[in-house]
Amino acid sequence: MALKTGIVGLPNVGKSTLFNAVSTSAKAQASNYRFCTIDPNTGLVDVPDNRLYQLAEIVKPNKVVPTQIEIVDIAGLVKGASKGEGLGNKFLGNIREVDAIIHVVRCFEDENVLREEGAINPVSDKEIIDTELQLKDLESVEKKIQKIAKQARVGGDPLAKIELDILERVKSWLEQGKNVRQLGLVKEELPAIADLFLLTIKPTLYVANVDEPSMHTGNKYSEMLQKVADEEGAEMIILNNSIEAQIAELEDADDKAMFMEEYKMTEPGLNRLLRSAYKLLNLATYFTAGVQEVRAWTIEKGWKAPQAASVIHTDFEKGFIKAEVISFDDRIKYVTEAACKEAGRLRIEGKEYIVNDGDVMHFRFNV
Ligand SMILES: Nc1ncnc2c1ncn2[C@@H]1O[C@H](COP(=O)(O)OP(=O)(O)OP(=O)(O)O)[C@@H](O)[C@H]1O
Ligand SMILES: [Mg+2]
Repeated sequence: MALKTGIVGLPNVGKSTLFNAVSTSAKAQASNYRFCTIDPNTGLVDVPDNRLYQLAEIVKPNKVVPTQIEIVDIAGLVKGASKGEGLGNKFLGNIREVDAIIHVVRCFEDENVLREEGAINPVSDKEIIDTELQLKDLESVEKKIQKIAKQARVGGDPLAKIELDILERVKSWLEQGKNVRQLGLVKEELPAIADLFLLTIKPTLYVANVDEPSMHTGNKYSEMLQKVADEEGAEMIILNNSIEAQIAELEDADDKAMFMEEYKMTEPGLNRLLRSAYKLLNLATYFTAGVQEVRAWTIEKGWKAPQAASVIHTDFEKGFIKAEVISFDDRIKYVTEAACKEAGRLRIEGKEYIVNDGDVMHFRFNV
């Protein structure tokens, strides 16, 4: 199942423009992306990865299959969303379902694009959204505290007490206007809040949507946003969503290349976005490379070989015996699998092997 990222932000900041850029680009240039619309606001898009095409060049398979992530265009949130303002509950519900957030922030001036929040200010814009998400999280946490507090009292349940402590910490953190992802909860503490599906714990990537003159350099607004992103340890990328959408609309590859040259772009900014989203989700890619197909598969960093095999088929995990592994660099360097083997570059790994990003894998299994 593809991992899901949601595009979040205030109204009219360029979220749908970005979503359309991704989806149109995908439709227009089949060789580069595929995009499949699930509903008007959701789609699956390929993760651009040159390694896949490098592998295809030497293997010459019938089919090349990139790995994909799901992107959701969520409607704009307004102040008061956590209290149901502007269909807030519905949209916050949409955010609850995603694995990661792409937060688009307006960093362009344009009198023609309506704005209700006064002068352009990416920092306060971001804060409005953060606050709504935090308030919603606070509501969830407080509800659980009420429930647990009773358990901790009545039965004197020591586990409930530990959970209560964690929840109280999360609560006071949120009350300080901070996002739970910055609290630095350790793995053992996470089960206490896992059932709450908190919004502000989700990894977040900021998109500074700038005007055309600033698309390579950024501007004073994106600098303001960068500063707060840095404070959070979050990543921010500079994009001009309009230009991205225009590139996407060009169907002819030469037109596209010319347009990008005019704007001194070496690749669509969307590639950067998708790569960053992938990184944000803490994902890694391994490849399978046969004459039938060369394919990229998504796993989480740190997964062991049997779990990695399960994304191909659950039987692969159950019946896992061993994996033949060649690193991407070796696979390219020695060109054929036989040559890799001869050079001692084909490793046989067992159940405990932690798959590396770029590994070219062949699983042996029993069914
Ligand atoms: N970088 C940019 N420079 C100038 N105009 C832009 C830029 N990005 C988007 N726009 C324009 O801003 C307007 C709003 O964009 P869009 O519809 O994508 O916003 P949205 O965030 O999806 O809004 P909503 O929350 O209402 O769905 C559009 O007219 C779009 O063309
Ligand atoms: Mg929109």
